[in-house]
Amino acid sequence: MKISVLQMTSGGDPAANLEITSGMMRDAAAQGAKFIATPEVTNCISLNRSKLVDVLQHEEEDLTLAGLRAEAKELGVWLSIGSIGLKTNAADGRFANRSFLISDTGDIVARYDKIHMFDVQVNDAETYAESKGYRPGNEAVVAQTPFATVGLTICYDVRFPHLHRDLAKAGAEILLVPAAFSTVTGAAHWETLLRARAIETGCFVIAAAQTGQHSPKRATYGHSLVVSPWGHVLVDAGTETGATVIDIDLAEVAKARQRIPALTHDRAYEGPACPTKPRT
Ligand SMILES: O=C(O)CNC(=O)[C@H](CS)NC(=O)CCC(=O)C(=O)O
Repeated sequence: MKISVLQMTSGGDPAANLEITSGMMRDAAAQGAKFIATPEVTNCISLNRSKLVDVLQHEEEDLTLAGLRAEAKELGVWLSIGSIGLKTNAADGRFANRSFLISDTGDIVARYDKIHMFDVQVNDAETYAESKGYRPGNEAVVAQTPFATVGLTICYDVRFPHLHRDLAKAGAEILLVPAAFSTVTGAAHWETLLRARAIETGCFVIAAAQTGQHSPKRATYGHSLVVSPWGHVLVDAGTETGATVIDIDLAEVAKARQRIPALTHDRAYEGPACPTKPRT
């Protein structure tokens, strides 16, 4: 089955980002892709909160969601919208960083709100405080497609192996890891984290990424990857924008798990408390 990861440099204007995303979807579909994945915050990357208040919309009115649903239907492809920044009705005014799985008829099959917030000082010059702007979700999500069961995650979630293990145990054969990784942590950790999640779970990992310079102060790592359940990097999109199409064989999931059945080898043990579920 042919799938595609779209790599983009989203800016602060959702309408412009939508046009670029739609064009890449048409390109991917023309190359035969039946499942297309977009990165985290496909609709808008802006460090400026007051700007986000101006441009982000509620899910019901969101132009990116409506436009990409229409595009998926038109092209007859399944679509993972890695995430869209959305307004919510939360009293604290925080946004949602929400991923959507869209069917080839344009219907919303699943939603997932990013659980783990990137509240991290990357180095002296670069600090992120995602939870100031975004309200974390607290529900893990797997969803059914005609070709595979998929587990939804977003970016920083990739550093929490228990979430991926839970998704795989719940039936996921594909883990979606849309991202906007920082350039510093991307170079140090990105590929290793994705390969580890694939190997541990025996899942394909499909990771569409933001890339390049979004604004004077914001850059992302790129390197959208598709990793096989055995841990091979099947494709690395480098740092350019565009659609990368690759054929994957979902039978590899069962083969990898047969060779290394670690997913079914858990043993109970006693000892220091080991949180396996998100803590507040
Ligand atoms: O704020 C936005 O515009 C969109 N959201 C993001 O870019 C998020 C939160 S700042 N980025 C990450 O999670 C990077 C994780 C990462 O780089 C790591 O785990 O090392």
